[in-house]
Amino acid sequence: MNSRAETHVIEAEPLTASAFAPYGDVIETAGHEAVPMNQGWARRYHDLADVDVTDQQGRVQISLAHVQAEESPVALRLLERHPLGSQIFMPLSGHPFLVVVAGGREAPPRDALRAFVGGYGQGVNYHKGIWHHPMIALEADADFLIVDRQGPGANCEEIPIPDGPVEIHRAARP
Ligand SMILES: NC(=O)N[C@@H](O)C(=O)O
Ligand code: NI
Repeated sequence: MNSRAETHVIEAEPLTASAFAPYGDVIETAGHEAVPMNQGWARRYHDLADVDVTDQQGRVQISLAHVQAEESPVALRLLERHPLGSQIFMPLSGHPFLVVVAGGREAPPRDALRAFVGGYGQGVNYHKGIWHHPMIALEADADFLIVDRQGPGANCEEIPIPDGPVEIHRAARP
């Protein structure tokens, strides 16, 4: 009798706006019209993410995080969500990163988890209440800009990985 649940393996998918739409926004220039600014010396890509942080007198907070790199396959540790606000992770380096998410209000079954590999120039905005794994840097330690909520109330719920161990595999790059 195998008393330990088998490891559930998830293949990471490329991060695209359409695939990630049920969980949040992808911050990137692809697919967006640029508008000229600064007398034509720059181009601006407007309004790329829904920053939703004002519930219960919340306000936006800007942070930086240094995240240690992890090797694939990545063993997941926990899930968390922020019921009072959205959360942006925008890499400040060019290295890939891994986001793991699940929809739904209750603790998701582990086969509802999805993993996405973000590339150069991409970031993510988790919508309010979306289950996610803490940010995972791939290939090299990386710095991220974080835009999320500061304010009263409990805004971080954590749960163990449901139903047993989960590993994220990153397909070999083409
Ligand atoms: N706690 C924190 O700032 N980060 C987490 O919420 C995370 O999603 O990595
Ligand atoms: Ni978070």
